[in-house]
Formats: sequence, structure tokens, C-alpha cells
Amino acid sequence: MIGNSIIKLNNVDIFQQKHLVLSNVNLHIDKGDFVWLIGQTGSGKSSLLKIIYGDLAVTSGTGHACGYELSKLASKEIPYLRRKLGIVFQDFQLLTDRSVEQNLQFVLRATGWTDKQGIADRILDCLEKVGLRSKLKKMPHELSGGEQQRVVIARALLNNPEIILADEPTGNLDPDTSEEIVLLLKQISQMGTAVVIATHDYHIIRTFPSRIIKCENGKVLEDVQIA
Ligand SMILES: Nc1ncnc2c1ncn2[C@@H]1O[C@H](COP(=O)(O)OP(=O)(O)OP(=O)(O)O)[C@@H](O)[C@H]1O
Repeated sequence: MIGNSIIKLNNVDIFQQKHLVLSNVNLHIDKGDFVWLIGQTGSGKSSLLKIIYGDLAVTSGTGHACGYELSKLASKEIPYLRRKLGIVFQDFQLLTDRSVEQNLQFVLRATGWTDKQGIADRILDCLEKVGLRSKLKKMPHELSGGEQQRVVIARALLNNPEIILADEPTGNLDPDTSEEIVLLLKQISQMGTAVVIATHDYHIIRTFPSRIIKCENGKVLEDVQIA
């Protein structure tokens, strides 16, 4: 990492198969930044996030994410990059046959945690951060949509990520619950974890004004204003 820089893309072209989705992308995201990512369906928002979390390869230009050089990323390094990134997607993707605690244990064990007490402490710590300590033993179906999304955020926080990438995290939620989730993500960014949220919801952007980047006509535009 260079200084506070967490993501740095310079002149990156982003492809899906052979199709050029975004060209000459320049993007800097620093520690604690809170960034909205907008753009029409199919404009390339998810592709941009995929470049950052190593799901699409950087084949031209240079890219750095959480200290990794994306153009030289070996497939065996991808799990280590992903530990430094918290990923929050629209579909909650909790394992439905396990409790909140077991969902979080699963991720910690899969990322190399072995100490039982350390695992238990970390889970309570992250649930505390999202205000759901009391729901430890609940099954996902016993939680509201907003609570499930909070568990997903707790899960994203487990490995103390440098950045959270959220792809339409409020897409399935009512307006009040959406605001609660964004407020939580905003608070997380104020503690130093950068947050990028892809959304189509301009109302929520107006409620939480911040830097806006936009995918449009094959480019990533900076410092966009919305009407
Ligand atoms: N796996 C894939 N293979 C080939 N093309 C793809 C693939 N995924 C996406 N694309 C294409 O890449 C372009 C950008 O898609 P992307 O999913 O990044 O857009 P988006 O802005 O995230 O859209 P949405 O708002 O609908 O999620 C689209 O033209 C899409 O059809």
C-alpha cells in the first residue's frame, strides 16, 4: 500500500470475455473513503467491482488493491486479497441451514482461524458492530431482511477488511431499512474502512451525500453530481 491508498487503478481496460466494458479507468480510493457507484444497468458497475476483488484480470494498465498488484495476481493469492476486502451483495447469501453464529464461524474457519475462543470473541465483536449481538443463535429465516443484511455486513467485517464493496446492498429492502444499512456502512467508513456502494437508488444518495463515480458510455466518470 502506498500511504493511505487502498485502491489504485491507472489506465485499466476492463473486459467481460472479449467485450470491452470500461476503458482507461483511473480510480483512487483511500482509507475511510465513502464512495457511491452509479450507472445504468449493464454500464459496468459490477465489472469494476470484479476487477477490484480479483474476479476479472487486469490485462492493461496497472492496478493495486489492498497492497496486491492486480496485473500480477496469482490465483493462489486471490483468497488472501479477498480477506482484505469485505463483499456485500444484494442477495443476502447467508447459509440458510445454519445459525448466525455458524454462518460466521464457517467464514472464519475457511480463512484459517483455528482458536475457538478467538473465533467466539471475533464473532461477538462483529455482531456488536452491527447491533445484533443478541441474534447469535438465530437462524436466517428468523431475521428480517434488514437484520440479515446486517449479518452479511458483520460477516464482511470478520477479517478486518481495508475496504467493503457493496453491490446494491439495499436492493431488497424498504426505504427506512435501506437508510439504516447505509448509515451503518457510513459509520464503518468513519472508523477507517473504505466503503464503495453500487446503487440505483438516488434517494439514498441524496440522504447520504458523498463522492459519486459513474459508469457511462464505457468510461468511469469522477465527481458526478445527481439532479
Ligand atoms: N460473465 C459475463 N460474460 C460476458 N459478458 C458479461 C458478463 N457479465 C457481464 N457482462 C456484460 O458486461 C457489461 C457490464 O455488465 P455489469 O454487470 O458490469 O453491469 P452493471 O452496471 O453492474 O449492471 P447492473 O446494474 O444490471 O448490475 C454488460 O454489457 C454485460 O452484459
